[in-house]
Amino acid sequence: MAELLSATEIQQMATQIPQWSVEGKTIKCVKTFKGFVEAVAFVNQLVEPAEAAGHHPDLEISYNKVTITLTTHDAGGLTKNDFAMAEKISSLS
Ligand SMILES: C[C@H](O)[C@H](O)[C@H]1CNC2=NC(N)=NC(=O)C2=N1
Repeated sequence: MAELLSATEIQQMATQIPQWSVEGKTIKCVKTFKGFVEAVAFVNQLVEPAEAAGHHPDLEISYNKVTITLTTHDAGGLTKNDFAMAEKISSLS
């Protein structure tokens, strides 16, 4: 299992993913789309990388907005796996 990052490591790594904010033991990003169809299509794009990594975002769709939340449930906080997945997600669409 990946190790929890220190607060300093989290701050450093967060600078690499400007669209994301650190919220407690998670990192979050809200993406806005034209409508619901585009929002769902984006969520579908996350399936393959999440399955490949064995690391799955928590997702909320609200019409044309997708809130993506990453944390490592197994470790009880943020690990490098969350930042790797955030970078991967930011590179999509
Ligand atoms: C056994 C299985 O690989 C684990 O439960 C994985 C699955 N996907 C996961 N995804 C995320 N985001 N955090 C986890 O801790 C996690 N654990």
